[in-house]
Amino acid sequence: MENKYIIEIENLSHSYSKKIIYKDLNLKIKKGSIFGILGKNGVGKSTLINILMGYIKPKNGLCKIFNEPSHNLSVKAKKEIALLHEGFISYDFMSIKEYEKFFSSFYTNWDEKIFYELIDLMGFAYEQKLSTLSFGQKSQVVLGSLFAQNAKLLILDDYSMGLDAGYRRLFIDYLKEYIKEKEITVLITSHVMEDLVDLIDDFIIVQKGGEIYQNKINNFIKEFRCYEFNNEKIEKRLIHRVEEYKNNKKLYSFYDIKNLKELETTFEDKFLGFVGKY
Ligand SMILES: Nc1ncnc2c1ncn2[C@@H]1O[C@H](COP(=O)(O)OP(=O)(O)OP(=O)(O)O)[C@@H](O)[C@H]1O
Repeated sequence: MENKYIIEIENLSHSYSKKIIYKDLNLKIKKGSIFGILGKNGVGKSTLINILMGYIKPKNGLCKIFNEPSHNLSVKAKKEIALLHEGFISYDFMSIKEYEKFFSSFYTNWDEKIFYELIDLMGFAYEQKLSTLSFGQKSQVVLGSLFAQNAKLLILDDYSMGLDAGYRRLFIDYLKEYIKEKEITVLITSHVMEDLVDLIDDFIIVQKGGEIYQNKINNFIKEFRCYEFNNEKIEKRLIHRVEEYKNNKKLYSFYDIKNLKELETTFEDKFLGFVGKY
């Protein structure tokens, strides 16, 4: 029977010397899903991607992509993964055209139309050297090359780095259309919550010390509420977090608390209410 999961993580534990990053994480990501890995700076999102790609050996546990162990992915499997890594290497000495040609040679399903579609949207000349592009513009060229790979798994680790609001929007809009047309699974990390709201289906929030929260985004938005709080007597088990700022208190909870006034919140408010701002 065909495996419906593209990524399987079993009993994963990892730490850097005494700092625990993951403890006994079990996670399965379904084919076709758009999955978010969320969390504050430094909790371990990139570490998880590095483990999945086989770049870091975890202290314990097993990760599989396309049914193959991460630490031993076949060339065929690697070709089906398009990875945007934080701090990608750019090929400054190449022109856009040379860059496209160079990368096309590695990927069997490469579609140059897709690459140039994005380049055209940005209005770059194909002969322009990457060294003459700004960091954000270079990021767009790299993102174009990821789409052109026509991979089965797209991993985007902090795609928004260096992109201004317009380029970010362009990228997210393009990604949404791309996903609709392809049979692709996407694993995405981002600090821009607004981009994720109508993009991802399921997500995890990674917290310090390896605590993991997992839910469907729609359920989280429905279930996790924010209330005005004036020290009313509330059962402890109903409280997720109380936040105080200049004598204003907010209470976050997964429960419907009738005697408190619910406040309107965005996904970002809820995320911050869940993890805490600082
Ligand atoms: N090779 C390493 N040796 C020691 N500590 C490391 C190493 N790599 C990462 N860390 C630490 O592990 C933690 C997780 O790092 P990681 O880069 O995975 O976080 P992240 O969630 O991706 O952060 P960000 O959102 O800032 O990109 C950080 O505290 C980092 O300093």
